Formats: sequence, C-alpha cells, structure tokens
Amino acid sequence: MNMMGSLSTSHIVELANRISANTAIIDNYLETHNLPPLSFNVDGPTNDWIHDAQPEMAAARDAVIDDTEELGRLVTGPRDHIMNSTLHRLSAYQVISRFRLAHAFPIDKEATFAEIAAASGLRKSVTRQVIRLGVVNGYFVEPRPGVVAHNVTTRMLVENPGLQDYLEVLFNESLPASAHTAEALARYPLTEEPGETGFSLANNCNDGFYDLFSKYPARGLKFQTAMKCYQRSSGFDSRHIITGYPWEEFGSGTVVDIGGSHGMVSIGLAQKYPSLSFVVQDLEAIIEGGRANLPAELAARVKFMTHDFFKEDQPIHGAAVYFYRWIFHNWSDKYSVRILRSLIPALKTGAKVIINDYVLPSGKSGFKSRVAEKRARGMDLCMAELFNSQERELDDWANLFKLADSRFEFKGAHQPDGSEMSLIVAEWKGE
Ligand SMILES: C[S@@+](CC[C@H](N)C(=O)[O-])C[C@H]1O[C@@H](n2cnc3c(N)ncnc32)[C@H](O)[C@@H]1O
Repeated sequence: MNMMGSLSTSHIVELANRISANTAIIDNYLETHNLPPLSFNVDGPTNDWIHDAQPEMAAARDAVIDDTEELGRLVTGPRDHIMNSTLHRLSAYQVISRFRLAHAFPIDKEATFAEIAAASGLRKSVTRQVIRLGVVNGYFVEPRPGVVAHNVTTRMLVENPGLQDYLEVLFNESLPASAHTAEALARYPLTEEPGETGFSLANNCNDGFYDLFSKYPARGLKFQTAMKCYQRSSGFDSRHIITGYPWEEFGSGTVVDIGGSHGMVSIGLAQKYPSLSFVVQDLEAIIEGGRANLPAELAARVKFMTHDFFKEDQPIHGAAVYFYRWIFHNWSDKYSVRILRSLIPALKTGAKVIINDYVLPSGKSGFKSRVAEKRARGMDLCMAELFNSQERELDDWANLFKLADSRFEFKGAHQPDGSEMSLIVAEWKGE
C-alpha cells in the first residue's frame, strides 16, 4: 500500500477513535447530570441541555460534529460528495415550513399522508414525497408505511413559534436570495448597495432588506421573531454581552442600544446593572413591539425611541455608550461609515462605541472548530446575499473606524468565553 493509502486508512480510524472518546465525555455529562439519553423521539430532549452545558461541553460536542462529518465525507468520496443533493432537502424543508406541515396534526397523534395533504392543501403525492425526504433528514417519523408521527424536531416547530418563524424566514426570504445571488453578482459586480442584492432580485425590486420590510411589516415582524431564536443558541446568547464587558465602569451612565429591536440586550443589561439607563432605538414599527413587551419594573430605566441610524441627528447626546449588536454586518463599509459618522455630533469625549458582531479570524486556524467556522462563513455569505455586506476581520473593524473619523480610537475586540461574537470597542477622542 502506498503512503497516501496508509495515511488515509489511519486517519479514518483516528477520527473514529476521537468520536468515540468525545461521545463518552458527552454521555458521562448526561448521566452525571441526570439528563435523558439523546434521541430524536418525540419526547426526546430539546437543545436546552446544550445551552446549559456551555462552554463546558462545547469542545467535545463540536469535535463530535466535526469528526463525524469529516469521516462521512471521506468515506463518501469526492465524486459522490459533489453529487450529493442538498438542494432537494432544502426544497422539502421549504415546503414543510411554508405549508406548516408540523402543524397539520397534533403532537401526540399520527396522521396519514392523505390527512396531512387535506389539512395543508397539498396534493397527497407531493405530501408523501416531501415528508419522506424530511424523514430521512430528521423531520417526522414514519412508524408504519403511510403513517406519519412527530419526532422532537417537528414537536419543537409546533411548541416554539419562533422556530417555525425562523424556518419560514430562512426559506421564504433567505433561500430565494441565495438562489439569485450569482445573478446579482453578474449584474452588479462591484456594488455596495443594499438594493442590488440577490434578495432584491428575488423580490423583483431595488429595495434593500429593511426598506422592503418597512413596506411589508408582517414580514419584518416575522424576521424579528426569528432573530430571537438566536438567543437560545449558545454561541449567540446575549448573556455573553452581559458578562463579557465590565459595564460597571459606566456607573450611572446611559447606554444607547441602536437598532436594538425589542430591547433584548438592554433588558438583560438593565436587570444586571441597576445604575445604568438605556435608550433602545429602532424603526417605528419595531419600537412599538418593544414598548409593549417591556417588563414594567424596567420602565423607568429602559426607554424606546424611534430613530433612523442614518439620520445625522442622534437625539441622545452625551451618552456613555453607543451600542450596536448585529447592525454593522448588515451594511457595507460605505453605509457603515455613515452610521458611525451620524453619531459624531452627539459624542462627548471618552464616549464608547461598543459593537457586538463577529470578528472573523484572518485564517482558518482562529476558529475553535470546523462547525464554528462553518457557521461564521455561512453568516458571512448570508450578509452578501441579503445586504451586499460582510462579516469583518479585526483589521476591517480598525479600518472602518479610521475611515469614519480619525478621532475614533480603536481599542480592539474581546471574544467572551463561549461566545461566537466579539465586543468591538472604540473611544471618541474628539471634543
Ligand atoms: C439584525 S437586527 C439586530 C437587532 C438587535 N440589535 C439584536 O441584536 O437582536 C437589525 C436591526 O436594525 C434595525 N434597523 C434597520 N435599519 C435601521 C435604521 N435605518 N435605523 C434604525 N434601525 C434600523 C432593524 O429594524 C433591526 O431591528
């Protein structure tokens, strides 16, 4: 056997051994914490245990995901890997979400294809095609031929409306945008405009993502609910913002949470830091929803305000912090610079701009795992598809502040333990 042959044989065994060792770590964790064994049965555990086990279990879990995937790819081989059809799986998920197939029958009941077809308005034949492709990919089970039951995935879609919304946004908004991205790049190769994206082409318009959603508020609201799902996704949980920065340094100052949606981050910070005050700014339709959901005990310290962050009249002057989570990754440099410059008239010397977004490592070695890298690279490309924007590396962040104004002093970035995103900080040195 040649050198290549013996290397690849030992590598698959090495992967299998590592999978076995890390699986034992997870199994031991479940047992010592009296948690049920992992299963996709309808009464199986949701992702909550993973959320609670972070960051303790992150390395073992990521390693099992990475290694099983690599092992699978190796034994699949390159030709079959290229030809593996992800496309039709996505189409099945899209039909499941759009026609709300998980909601077609109760969680504790079974249904035939004909019954699901009748409840959802689909043909019986396509219902069967879609569900059977779903079953082999972890949606529903078929305990007897022609009879469908829920598994834990479809149960979660029914019990957690945010997840159903997430899937609908993924397949109704993102998937068409992805499918039109190559065409948008061919038409507008050098653009930084939000209205010249795969998303705009898919919607047959020149509107950017948020402009279009302001015309169709129901779609915008669904997007906001879908975003909240990330709160339960351990690497994106806002607890990392709360614990990842010494907020007490701002004493009784004001934090302006710009593009803060329903104020999830401000509410979390206000609960932990009783001296701080917050102003959550967003577009009008969003702000109304935020006000309605604010816990009464925080009403004195968390205010909501309609403000367009491109307008050069930031109404809150002299705040200690201007905070942005998941804002700049939605905008190309041209627009991000405008967002930063719009702050300048309101800034007092020493004010901080704190941004919570990805700081992508400049090479692959900076990622904790391949699964983390895949998430980040996927998010990065998603930004191009929807916004003509991008996730940024550390130098990109430094340059952005420099481009906006030389009086912003870039202080660097910190990635809290267990967080996939970083806190990126700059200080205003102007008068
Ligand atoms: C990706 S979401 C992030 C929301 C929130 N910061 C969070 O972390 O959950 C982007 C937010 O920016 C808001 N937004 C978009 N364009 C805006 C504008 N011109 N002025 C103010 N807010 C805007 C959206 O309504 C949305 O709430």
